[in-house]
Amino acid sequence: MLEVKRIYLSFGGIMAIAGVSFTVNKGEIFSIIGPNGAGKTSVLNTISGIYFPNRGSIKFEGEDITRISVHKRSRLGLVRTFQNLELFKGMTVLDNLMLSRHIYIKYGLFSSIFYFGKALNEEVRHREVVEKVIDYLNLNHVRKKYVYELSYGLQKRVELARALCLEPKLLLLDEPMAGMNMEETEDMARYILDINEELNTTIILIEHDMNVVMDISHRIMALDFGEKVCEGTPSEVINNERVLSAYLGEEKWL
Ligand SMILES: Nc1ncnc2c1ncn2[C@@H]1O[C@H](COP(=O)(O)OP(=O)(O)OP(=O)(O)O)[C@@H](O)[C@H]1O
Repeated sequence: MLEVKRIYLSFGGIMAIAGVSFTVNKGEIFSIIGPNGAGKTSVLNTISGIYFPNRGSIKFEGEDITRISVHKRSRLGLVRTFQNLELFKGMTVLDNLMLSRHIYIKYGLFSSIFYFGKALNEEVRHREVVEKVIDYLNLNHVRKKYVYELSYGLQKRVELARALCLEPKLLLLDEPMAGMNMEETEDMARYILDINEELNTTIILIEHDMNVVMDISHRIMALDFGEKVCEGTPSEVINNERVLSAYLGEEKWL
């Protein structure tokens, strides 16, 4: 589904990604691990289109997407969540989700002003999708609440809902459990598994909670200093010498 070939990305003198290649298969939960500053978010940012790599290529379902916009990638079904929530906190949950659908609105200004025909049908469809997502992620009790009123764990779930409303084929999750307590973490892990298994959504996950990563990933890639250290099943990666020594050493991967 995704083919990343020898990508490089630098910021001034800092090489954030140094020749990383990997593929993600349809239906997988593929996790990226590594210490702080290893380049995980940078890799996610090149896949979602926030940054274009200096060199290398990225293909999604066979199509070269290396230099196309975030907006176009979303339309292809490639959607991400953010480590620091990208929600409008002064708006309700429902309004945030409806707004996230705006990229799918294809009708023009004229028809939207007069609000008939195609525009009306599309609005109905947006509403249907949003309602399904609200049900799926059990957000009904907070649909009319302002985002700032919600606990951090619930805000993270709304962020996940925002991404789901774009009906992703490939969902990129940037630290979905960050800042959560144990119960919230378990809930989020369950939702991620359900989205993967029931909605057939392929997932790329960045997460610092190694228990979760080991539990739910089909394959894992480990990065350090912008380079790939290893890639494989959870047991292959956890038994890799370089990963192991990093764990036993400074615990910097935890
Ligand atoms: N916008 C930027 N401007 C300058 N340097 C950046 C930028 N984004 C990332 N970097 C640098 O690139 C390197 C990789 O950062 P990145 O955020 O991708 O790592 P990470 O593995 O996601 O780290 P963390 O686990 O802390 O989120 C770091 O040295 C970081 O300081």
